[in-house]
Amino acid sequence: MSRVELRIKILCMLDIVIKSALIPEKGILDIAIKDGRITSISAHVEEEARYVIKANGKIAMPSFANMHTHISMSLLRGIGADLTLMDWLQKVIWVLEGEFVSPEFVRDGALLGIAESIMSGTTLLMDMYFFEEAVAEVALSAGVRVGLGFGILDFPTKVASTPDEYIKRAEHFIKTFREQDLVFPVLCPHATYTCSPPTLMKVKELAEKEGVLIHTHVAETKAEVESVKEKYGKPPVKHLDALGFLSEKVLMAHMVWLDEEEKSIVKERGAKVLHCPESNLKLASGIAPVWEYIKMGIHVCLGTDGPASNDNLDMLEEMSTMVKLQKGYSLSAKAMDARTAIKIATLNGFTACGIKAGKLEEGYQADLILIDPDKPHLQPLYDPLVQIVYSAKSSDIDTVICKGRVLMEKRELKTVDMDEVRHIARKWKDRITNFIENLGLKPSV
Ligand SMILES: CSC[C@H]1O[C@@H](n2cnc3c(O)ncnc32)[C@H](O)[C@@H]1O
Ligand SMILES: [Zn+2]
Repeated sequence: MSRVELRIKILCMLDIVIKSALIPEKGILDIAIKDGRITSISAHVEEEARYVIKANGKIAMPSFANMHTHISMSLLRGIGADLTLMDWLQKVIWVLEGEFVSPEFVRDGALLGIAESIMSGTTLLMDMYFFEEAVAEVALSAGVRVGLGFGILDFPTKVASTPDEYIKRAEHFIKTFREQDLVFPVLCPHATYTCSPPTLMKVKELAEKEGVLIHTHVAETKAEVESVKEKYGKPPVKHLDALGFLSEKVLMAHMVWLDEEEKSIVKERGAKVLHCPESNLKLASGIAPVWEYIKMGIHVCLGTDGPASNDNLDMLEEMSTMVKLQKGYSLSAKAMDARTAIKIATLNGFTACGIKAGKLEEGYQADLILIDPDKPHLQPLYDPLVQIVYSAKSSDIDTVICKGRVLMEKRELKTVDMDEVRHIARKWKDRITNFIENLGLKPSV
């Protein structure tokens, strides 16, 4: 073979072939991956590949899209338990953020949170926080997709003093990260109770000018709804709609307390719901009626919320909680089946971000995981999709691939140094423990 022929052969080679994966409802098949995409799924891929993964009957499915989080809050995990949202934010979290949030905190928290996310099968995170350049840096080196937005508030923090200053930072962030491969900027006004109408409208204008998504918190607690009604004469969704804020580009986290008219408004405007059941339970906020939303045709995605209100980033667990809550809440065993739950946790998130991933089909992005079914709690394996939702644990996830890059194989992280992650967790535990002891907020160890 001449050198030219050899070069052509190498150029034409597949990047990865996954051999003998169990694809639910399709059977045992090979998956071919090139240039970040699935190029074929067939009984036997003949072409040569640079890298071969022998799946040996492991279950292949799309990776998860965690559509609402504050990833760097992993460093605050376990602090401030047993409080409702406003007490948790005002008495604990905002005090700690005021003391500790910095580019170093955000970067370190992102590394810890992204390690946990990869190990639990997530390849897309929609994040809202401060100093998001630091999250972008970690995400790019770890190889995960992130939608990132600087939180915008009306009150001053270490990051900015006025809403205009926050918006300027957010605009600069959009301009810096627009062309990045795995990172896409979004705009994040925190909520209707922390952003005035003029702030919200400036965000909306900027989002339209820059063509980016808006990601915000809406109708999380009954108390929030009452306070917004008192201030603006309308509950949060009606208030946003009256401002002309809502569109299909708006992603709204929580959406627990909506009246009937508000549900129809969300459907009409095409705004999307980011459901965070475990955080809503832990903060005693309530249960969002997402099965009803889905039946109305509202686009529902799933998120964990920050790891300090959940207290993990485990999307398998979140999915299982979501399904059981909807059945229990509606007193109907037919409410939300396992297949719909998986679609909400995977495809719906990617679609909301305009990413063609979330399905194992030719032409889709190669964002996928392999689950090891050779565990007592997954045997006998009759219906993989049902058993993924009701029986699987994130420690069963063996392999994670994002955009055709292997991020974990045989549970070994390929892009994140776990020793560094452990060191980071210890370093921040020491720093934060001193501070919370003085505040009388010591977690019960
Ligand atoms: C402005 S950056 C994000 C801001 O949101 C805070 N936060 C974390 N979890 C929640 C939640 O469930 N509802 C409202 N706000 C939340 C976080 O601590 C940051 O300050
Ligand atoms: Zn949140």
